[in-house]
Amino acid sequence: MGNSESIFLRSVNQKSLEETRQLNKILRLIIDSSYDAIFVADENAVGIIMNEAYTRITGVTPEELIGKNMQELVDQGIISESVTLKVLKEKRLVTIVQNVKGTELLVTGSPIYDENGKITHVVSNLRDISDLNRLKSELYETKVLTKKYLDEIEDFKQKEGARLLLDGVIAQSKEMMQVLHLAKKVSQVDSTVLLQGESGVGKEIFANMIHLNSKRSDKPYIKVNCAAIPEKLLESELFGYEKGAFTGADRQGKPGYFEQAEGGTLFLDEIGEMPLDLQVKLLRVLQEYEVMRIGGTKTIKVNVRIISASNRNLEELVEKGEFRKDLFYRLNIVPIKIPPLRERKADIPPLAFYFLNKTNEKYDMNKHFHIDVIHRFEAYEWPGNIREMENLIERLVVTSDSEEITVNDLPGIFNLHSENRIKEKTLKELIEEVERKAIIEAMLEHKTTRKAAAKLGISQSTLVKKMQRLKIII
Ligand SMILES: Nc1ncnc2c1ncn2[C@@H]1O[C@H](COP(=O)(O)OP(=O)(O)OP(=O)(O)O)[C@@H](O)[C@H]1O
Repeated sequence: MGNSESIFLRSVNQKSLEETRQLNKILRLIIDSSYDAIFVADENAVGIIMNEAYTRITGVTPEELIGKNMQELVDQGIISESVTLKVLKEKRLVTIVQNVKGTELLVTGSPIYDENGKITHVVSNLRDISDLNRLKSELYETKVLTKKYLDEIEDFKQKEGARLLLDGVIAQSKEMMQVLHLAKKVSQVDSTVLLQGESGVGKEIFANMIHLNSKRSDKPYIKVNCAAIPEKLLESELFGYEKGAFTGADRQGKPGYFEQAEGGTLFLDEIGEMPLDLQVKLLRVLQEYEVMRIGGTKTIKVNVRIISASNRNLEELVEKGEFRKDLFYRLNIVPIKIPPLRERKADIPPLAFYFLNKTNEKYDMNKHFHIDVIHRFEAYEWPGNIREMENLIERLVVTSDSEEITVNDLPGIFNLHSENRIKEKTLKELIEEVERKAIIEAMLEHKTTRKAAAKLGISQSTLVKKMQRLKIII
């Protein structure tokens, strides 16, 4: 009987031991699976438990912490101050911002009491706030820029007529702020302006802005696309003709664009396409501000402000002899270069959301982007610039099957691995492009700068600096 009783007792003890072991294991798993760092010290401020997240976030190993008194760690400079010591001293829950090996952490220490009200342990919960701080400073920077941008745009919209045309001009990057600023300045004077930039960057929008904000805004604004009008016709369209000047001519004769724009602005788009012999005639007009209609005998004085634009590099055309140097200098009194979209990445998200809203409204839809789509947009080169983005977004909104537009809806060229025009780039551009792609991929996969930096084999601060330089916001 006694024997069977002791067997019974032993089995009960073994069972509770097994249960305790299981419970311990589960507790350990719970602590280790926490995304935030957890650290437990005893009543003497000696470290007894820490989880994996603690090492991941701070780089401090169990050897450095377990069995060590927190005062020792403060003295060694491993931690800036100890929440455990504060909790033990103040006998209450304490939250501090702690610096552990250079990482800023938000730490909350909670006391655990025994039945006599004595503290037996302090449990600390640590959260990495360097990302939060980076986001905060980026948000601040963006807010400042947005305010500046809004002010500039508001200034531009002062005139009633401008309001309609300029609603929906998106500019958030520093690069575009500078262009806006320059455009605003030149709109106040009559100087001849040459807008240069790749196709679809917004040259026409800037020409509109300059006219609408000038003293000439209530006078005619004539736009001429030099590439779209046949060579022969271009001359008569620009300078006009007298009656009977050529067969097919209007019987009454016709004033040209220069005369029609009297008092206002003439916008000569795609000026690089103008034939050389017409360039000579244009130069003559610009020297004297006098035109002579085709078939005419007398000159007519004109008061016109000239804005021209080209998506071809006019300096190169001059070197190749395809564009007259003297005309180039005449037109290039105030040069405004509009950077391509890939050089002002900060404009990509606001432009994308602007076009999304615009298309949703147009088709009475309610599509939205998965955030990765925006990241892919930021990594893409946009050879067709804003026009390409506008067209793509309209296509995506109209053709995507579900409410959410995802990376799977994007054309293959948006694949982060696609090679883009290697031959056309400098080594610096190529390196930056590879860096950008690697960083975006690492950030998309690992979510935090700490993990992404580890994956990329660089320090977190180097990664953050690179992200700032490359204007990557994830
Ligand atoms: N900052 C902007 N905000 C919103 N839309 C823009 C912006 N810049 C350009 N767009 C839009 O992108 C398209 C192309 O712009 P625009 O025609 O001004 O470019 P461009 O440089 O004159 O092109 P091209 O050289 O081919 O004539 C237009 O539909 C325009 O409304």
